[in-house]
Amino acid sequence: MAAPAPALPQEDARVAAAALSEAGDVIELHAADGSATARVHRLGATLISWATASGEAQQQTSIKQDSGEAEQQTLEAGTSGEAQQQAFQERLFVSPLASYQAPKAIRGGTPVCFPQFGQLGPLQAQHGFARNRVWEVAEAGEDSCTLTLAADEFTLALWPHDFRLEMRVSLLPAGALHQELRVQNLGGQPMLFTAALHTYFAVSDVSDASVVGLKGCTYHDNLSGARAVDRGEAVTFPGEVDRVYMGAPDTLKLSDAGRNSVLMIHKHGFADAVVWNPAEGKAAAMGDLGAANWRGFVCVEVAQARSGAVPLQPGGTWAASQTLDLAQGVVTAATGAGVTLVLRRALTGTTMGAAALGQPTGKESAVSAAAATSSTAVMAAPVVPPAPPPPPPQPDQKPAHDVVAGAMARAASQSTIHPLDTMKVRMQAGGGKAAASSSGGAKAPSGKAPSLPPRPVATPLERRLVEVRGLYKGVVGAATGAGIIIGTYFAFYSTTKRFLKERTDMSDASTAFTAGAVAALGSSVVKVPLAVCIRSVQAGIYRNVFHAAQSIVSAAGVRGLFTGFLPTVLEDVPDMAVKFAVYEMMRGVHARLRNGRPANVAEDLVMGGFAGAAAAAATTPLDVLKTVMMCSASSRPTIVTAAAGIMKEGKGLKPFFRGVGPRALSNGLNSAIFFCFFEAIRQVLIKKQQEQQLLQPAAAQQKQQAKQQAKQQRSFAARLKLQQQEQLVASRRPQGSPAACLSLALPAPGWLQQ
Ligand SMILES: O=P(O)(O)OC[C@H]1O[C@@H](O)[C@H](O)[C@@H](O)[C@@H]1O
Repeated sequence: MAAPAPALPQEDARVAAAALSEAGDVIELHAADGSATARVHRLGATLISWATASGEAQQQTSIKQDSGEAEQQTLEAGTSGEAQQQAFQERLFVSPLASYQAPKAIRGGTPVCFPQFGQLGPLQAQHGFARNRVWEVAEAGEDSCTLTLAADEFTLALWPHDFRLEMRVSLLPAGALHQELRVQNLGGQPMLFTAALHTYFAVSDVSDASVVGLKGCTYHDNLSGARAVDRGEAVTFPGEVDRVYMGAPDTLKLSDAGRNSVLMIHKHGFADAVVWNPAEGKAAAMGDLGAANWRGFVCVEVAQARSGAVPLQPGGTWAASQTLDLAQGVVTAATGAGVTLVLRRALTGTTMGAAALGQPTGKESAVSAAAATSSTAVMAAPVVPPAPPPPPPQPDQKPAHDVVAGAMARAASQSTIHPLDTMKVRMQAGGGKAAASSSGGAKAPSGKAPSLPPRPVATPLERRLVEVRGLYKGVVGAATGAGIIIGTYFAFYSTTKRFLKERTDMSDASTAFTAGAVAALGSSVVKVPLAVCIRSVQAGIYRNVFHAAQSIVSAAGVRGLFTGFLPTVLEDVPDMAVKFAVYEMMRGVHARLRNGRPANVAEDLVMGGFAGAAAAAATTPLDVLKTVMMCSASSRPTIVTAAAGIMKEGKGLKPFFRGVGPRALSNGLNSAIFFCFFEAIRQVLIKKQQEQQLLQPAAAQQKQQAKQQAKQQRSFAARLKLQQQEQLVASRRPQGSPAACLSLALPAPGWLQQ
């Protein structure tokens, strides 16, 4: 019994456009283990879709093999079409404006460039003609197909060679994909060609994408015409990029910080790699791309281009291929009596009970097997088996990321909302001053008048300026303090969260709630003394935080700095627990609704703002108590005396909600801005970490390959020279078409000499 075919993703314009094309033009493939789907269009043998099962929904897929029969069960995602659809993520980009009608090539997917790449050949047509021709379907199976293109009148008029091209596309286990291009020379003449698989990879945003593995490699810059050695750790896309890397390593990584994914590109037999994105200007000028779509892709093309054309003897075959593979999850295979269990673990997913992490994976062997098929190439460069994928980048691996991102984000958000915060503190401290007068009220040590008497002001404008400046009073101390406090908070939060994730089966929201509470408790040891000083400065009692600390300690001892510890803890524990639980819960809902797409700035603002405002409103009474206590720290009031003081006002519970408006607004804003900064900074740090992780294996591999490539290039040059001599001899003989004789008798063109 064949594995049930998962539904293909339907969201793309490409599907609608492809459906409009002639019936039978699109071949659909389904991986036997349900891990991927693909579509191949006959126009240019272009792979127009490769969608892989995404982590969380596909966390457990068991493939039961029983006497040759395969039965697939998706345990977590359910079996509804909708769930299946959502579980797949498209990896290729096809422009919504793409045409699917020959002779136009499809703008996207993986068109085949042959018999020349770019202008590296005798043809006028950029990238040759293979991408503009409709190929024949030689074989179409469940998870693989073969398309062919043969010379005909049209091609012979452009290029006087009898050839046969074969493109085989296969879906491998664990979502990997293999594409092999085979070229046969059926004519009596040697032929020279350049070629490429021009893959458009879908990325969340081009600014989040980087190609790793090309450091130290020489490239030809198509924009300037110059050659240079790439010294960068990764190729990024700040603007237009168009480079041909000669003798590129056989494994490259395309990292997408937005999707949190790393795609492995293993090439076999292709010497070069091309990296291209047109940026807005050029994209706008391309009718089938348009100004709006260039951010959604990055082209990484495996190519035989500037390293030298391939010389192919009559009767000879050349083959080269690429294997695309995701390094996003950990795939572990355990083989037992007729049962293969594949456990896929998403980046942030929970640990699967039976997963024996670190064992050889089915995925590796599948990739190696695919690579091995390429070694049948007659004149292909030696095949280097792809390196096993590096361990997946773990965003939670470094709590330091959260600490740094949290501290920076909080400092930024605190400075933004500081004036509102000052207003709130003044409302609460002012009201409480009268009320709490029995316990000292808001005053300086020893009941002295505030040390900063208001300066007399002359004009209304000056008065207004002084007021505004007053609202920013203590902003530097507050921002720094807030940064330190939240940094400490995140040190506790991340460590607790990681501990809970590793040791328990708690849901994300419960984990966030518990970790939030533990972190609030732990960080209050740093937070309370800082808050005592900062709030007193905001209330106008002291000049700055140092002055506050010194005065409070000399008046009430170190314990004075811990005034309000209890209400702080009482307030913060529920506040932080609620805030983080609400935030994580909203992110979970967002991820489900948006099919895993990362939240944009506006969505982060809304989610962060809502979480902050809800938590703030619920905990305002404790905040009122805390402010009253902290602003009379020198007389060391207790929570009871502070509450009694407020009750003495005779207004019932109303004073306990003093400042609820500015507080909800200020905390909501603070939280919104904070989570925005936090997510952005964390993404940058994770991206850096991913690049670091990826570079380690790449560097070692690159060294080993450098030798091989030098050797390969020398042999290419020798073969090319021999080929040119043979062609010269052949051109003197009156055979072949007149065009062929003429072209071979002319001096070798520039592209051939490179
Ligand atoms: O527009 P075309 O012919 O599909 O080419 C797209 C790009 O393809 C890349 O391979 C080339 O390096 C670029 O120079 C070129 O612009």
